[in-house]
This record gives sequence, C-alpha cells and structure tokens, in this order.
Amino acid sequence: MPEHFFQLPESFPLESGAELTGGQVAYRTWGQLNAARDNAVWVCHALTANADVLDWWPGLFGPGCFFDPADWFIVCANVLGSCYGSTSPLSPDPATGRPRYQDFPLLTIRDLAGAHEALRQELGLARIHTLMGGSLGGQQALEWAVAQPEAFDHLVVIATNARHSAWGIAFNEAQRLAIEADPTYHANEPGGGDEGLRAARAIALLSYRGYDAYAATQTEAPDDTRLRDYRASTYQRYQGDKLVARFDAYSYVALSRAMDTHHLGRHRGGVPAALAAIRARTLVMGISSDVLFPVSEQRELAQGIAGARYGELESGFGHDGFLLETVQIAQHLERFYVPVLAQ
Ligand SMILES: CC(=O)SCCNC(=O)CCNC(=O)[C@H](O)C(C)(C)COP(=O)(O)OP(=O)(O)OC[C@H]1O[C@@H](n2cnc3c(N)ncnc32)[C@H](O)[C@@H]1OP(=O)(O)O
Ligand SMILES: N[C@@H](CCO)C(=O)O
Repeated sequence: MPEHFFQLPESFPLESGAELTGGQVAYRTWGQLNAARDNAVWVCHALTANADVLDWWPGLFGPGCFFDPADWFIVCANVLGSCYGSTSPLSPDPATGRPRYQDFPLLTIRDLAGAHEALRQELGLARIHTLMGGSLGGQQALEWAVAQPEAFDHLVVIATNARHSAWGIAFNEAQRLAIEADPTYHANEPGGGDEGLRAARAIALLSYRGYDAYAATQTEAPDDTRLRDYRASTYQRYQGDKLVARFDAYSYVALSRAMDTHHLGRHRGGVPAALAAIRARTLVMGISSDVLFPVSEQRELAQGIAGARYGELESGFGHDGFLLETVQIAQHLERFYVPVLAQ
C-alpha cells in the first residue's frame, strides 16, 4: 500500500514545552472502512519498525491472518523521531533547511501518541475498534488510550509497561553510551554514529532474547573445536550490521529517550489513576521469557485497567516474542473477541 503523509499543525506543541515546526507523520492503510465505520484497527509499532505493519507483523496482519484487510480497515503510522518517513532528527528544520541531528527536540511517548491523535482526527475516525501495540508501541497505545478514553473500543497491548522501568532505562543508557562513544556521532551528519549503533543493537539484543534463546540457536555443535568466531559472536555482529543498514543513530537515540520518558501517571495523579481512566475493553499479553518487560509489569497493567484480561505467551524468544509468536497472539485474540455472552 502506498505511503501517505499527514502534515501536523505548523507548530506542534511538545510535552517538554518546545514546539515542533513543520512536522509530518507517515502512515499506511489497508482495507476499507465498513458502512458502520466500526472496523478500524490502529497498530502502534515498536522501536525500529515502520508504518508497514504487513511487513513486520506477518502472520497477524495480512490476507488470511487474524487482521485481514478484507475485513478490517488497518492503519499504521510511523512515530515522530523515527527515520521511516515521519519527522525525525534527519528531517530538515524549516528554520534552517538543515537536519537537527542531536539538537532535535526531546520527544515523549505522549508526544508520539499526540501526533497520531492529530492524524486520527484528520482521518475522521471517530472510534477505533482496536488499538494495538507491543513494546514501545504498547507504551504509545496505553498513553493514547489514557488520553482519549472515548476513542477506542478495544485495547490490545503486549510486552509493555505503565512506566518505563529502571532496568529498561539502564539498557537504553548503555546503548546511548555506545553510540556516543562513536566519534562520528558528534559530526552531526548522515551515517554519523553507525558504529555506535551497531554496538547498541548488539546490547539491545541481550534484552530482547535471553539465555535460553541464545543457547538454543547460537551454540556450537558438541564436537566443535574452534577458538574464535563463535556463532553467538557472528550473530551479534550480523544483527548490528543489519540494523545499521536500515536505521540511523540519531533516530535511535531520540526514540530510546522517548521510551525512557514513558510514565502514564505523570501529571495525572500516578499510574493507578491513569490506568483507571482507560475505558477500552483491554487484553494485556506477557511473554514468559521476557526479561525486558517482565510478566509482572503486564499483570500490573491488567490489574489496573478495569475489566482487563491477561494472557501469557509461552515462548523462548524473550521480548522479541511479541513479533514472533503470532500463532499464540492470534489464539488469545480469538478468545478475547468471542462475545462475552458466548463464553
Ligand atoms: C525494510 C525494513 O525496514 S523492515 C523492518 C523490519 N524490522 C522491524 O520491523 C523491527 C522489528 N523486527 C525485529 O526486531 C526482527 O526482525 C525480529 C525480532 C522480528 C526477528 O529478527 P531476525 O533478525 O529476523 O531473526 P533472528 O534473530 O532469528 O536472526 C536471523 C538472521 O540472523 C542470521 N543469523 C543467525 N545466526 C547467525 C550467526 N550465528 N551468525 C550470523 N548471522 C546469523 C540469519 O541468517 C538471519 O539473517 P537474515 O535476517 O539476513 O535472513
Ligand atoms: N525488536 C524491536 C524492539 C523491541 O521491542 C524492534 O527492533 O523494533
């Protein structure tokens, strides 16, 4: 599906007090709104994904999948700060014509949700049937459901939290340290910080997977006699290269800082009060092996949102299970959407 671009108001106020001028949001849609206009599903993507949900969430979105464009009007928008089409540190600043790189204004998860709320208004979607997201996308979805409680009939969040944890912030800081240690990052030019980004992705993967996932997929054969170039080593390097080929360090830092700011309860009387404001019928899913967003955080969410259901994915993939365990996610969705009286 072609990508569309929505121009934000000329001056878009950010939570920090700064203003984003000349901002835009890239988005894609699939399927058609039905006559009742009650079949819209809006997907919020994670840290390094983009608006092409049929590409990065295969098995869940697409023909023959749980969310089939034949039945649903699917919307996915790229978040502010990301390098996939929305305004980012690499976008020209209207005032100077030059990208802002490290001087890009601080974004919060609330800002990311606010920009997509402006797009929802522009698209005339008075009600969204389902708002869905995992990880950073789950943080955005929660933030949005708190801010606009009447807009969403259902909320589905996976492997996320109400407030970013000290553990998560520490992982993000370690990754930013790796990027800042790359002298090219400070050059403020395209490709700056690529070597740091490579290391940052390798650090991040340790939090996305876990001991068992590495043991299962990256252990040498019992009779292997090598003394270097272990599979786990080449895997880490390969994953770093793969991200550098499709992402940039300035966006990565902007979005990891946004993730750190996530706190549903900020200026709202605390997390319990914020969760209590959610009106959508909610399904929260946790992943048994997730060390970054542990199941305790998912249970806290489900306990705090009125009537929420909790489901757990049994997976050895760790946090990345939200992208990979689509069969189990679809099974939980099937049960969630069965009309209450038929259960
Ligand atoms: C064009 C775009 O921008 S698309 C954007 C896609 N990405 C996103 O949307 C972000 C979300 N996605 C992700 O984070 C990831 O894609 C995940 C978590 C869903 C899956 O990660 P993957 O890297 O695909 O899977 P996995 O961890 O199993 O690694 C497989 C890759 O590592 C390679 N690999 C596996 N073991 C090793 C090793 N020991 N040494 C070197 N390479 C290895 C495989 O050959 C494979 O390579 P390929 O991706 O070129 O086919
Ligand atoms: N693997 C995810 C980040 C973890 O949520 C991504 O690259 O977007």
